[in-house]
Amino acid sequence: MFDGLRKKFAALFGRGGGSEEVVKRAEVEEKILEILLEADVSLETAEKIVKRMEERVRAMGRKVGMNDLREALRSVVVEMLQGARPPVDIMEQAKKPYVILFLGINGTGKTTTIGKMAHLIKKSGRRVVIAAGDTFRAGAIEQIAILGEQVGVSVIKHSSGGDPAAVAYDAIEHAASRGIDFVLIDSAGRMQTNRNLMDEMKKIKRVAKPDLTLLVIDAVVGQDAVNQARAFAEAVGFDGVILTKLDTDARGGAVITVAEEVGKPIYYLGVGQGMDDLMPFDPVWYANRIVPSPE
Ligand SMILES: Nc1nc2c(ncn2[C@@H]2O[C@H](COP(=O)(O)OP(=O)(O)OP(=O)(O)O)[C@@H](O)[C@H]2O)c(=O)[nH]1
Repeated sequence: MFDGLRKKFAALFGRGGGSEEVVKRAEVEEKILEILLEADVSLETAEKIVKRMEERVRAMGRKVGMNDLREALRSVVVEMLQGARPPVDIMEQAKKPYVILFLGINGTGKTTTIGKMAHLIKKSGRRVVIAAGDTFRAGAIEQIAILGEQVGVSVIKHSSGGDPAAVAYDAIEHAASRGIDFVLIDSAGRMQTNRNLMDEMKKIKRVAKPDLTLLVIDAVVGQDAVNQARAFAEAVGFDGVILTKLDTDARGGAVITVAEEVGKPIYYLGVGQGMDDLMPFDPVWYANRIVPSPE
């Protein structure tokens, strides 16, 4: 995971011996900038990282070695990502049912992520129901029904082509009447440019009045994540992001780009196709992963 960044930073900062040597700071910073850009971090964000690093090492008031630079980079990345920490712990919500709507363009992993979330909620000892709100794509209802079965969670569904807002409404009623803690609403993947589908989304939101709306973004798209987020923010609005497919994101910069440029919290990271492959967003874990300590 994040191999692009991880390997290059590991090579730059060396392995053990010699890393305390005084180095030409500007050269290392130039190289860091280059590595970040290759990982698909935007120029603006990459420059910001390097500038903050520079401020940090200057404040040390002495000549710096590779270890200092590595620690400065790591702490700047953590600091930058702290701003994207979720303000609420989804698992600790007292409101019943707590309704979460999932949005995103086609194939980002919404349906799979809902299966993973349902699994996580169930493992935490709380009850959850899924609304099969993707009535648009052939096979989507069946896909979510299979995932529901796999994780042992009920799925409320209508027939294909039905009104997704009605499915969401039924699922919320179902949960309310049975004291179920969470409702997870799937939705049809839509290109951010498709006005009709975006309008339909607004209707689901109006009817379901979700407590949290999460945009599911595929990390592999890199900087296009920012465009997708902007379009969804304008058309429908959302509260936070789930970044998926980090296990296949060779470049590794999407986490930084989304944290810095989307301006919404990142709730979870999808790290595989299995139902356990969802992890809470953790800036320290990510920074340690991309800027490894010498072996
Ligand atoms: N490697 C990997 N694959 C993932 C991850 N999340 C989802 N996928 C895969 O991505 C593909 C698309 O996932 P879906 O859940 O069907 O995507 P969707 O957003 O519901 O798709 P639409 O209904 O077309 O909008 C599937 O093959 C998933 O197994 C992840 O974190 N890692």
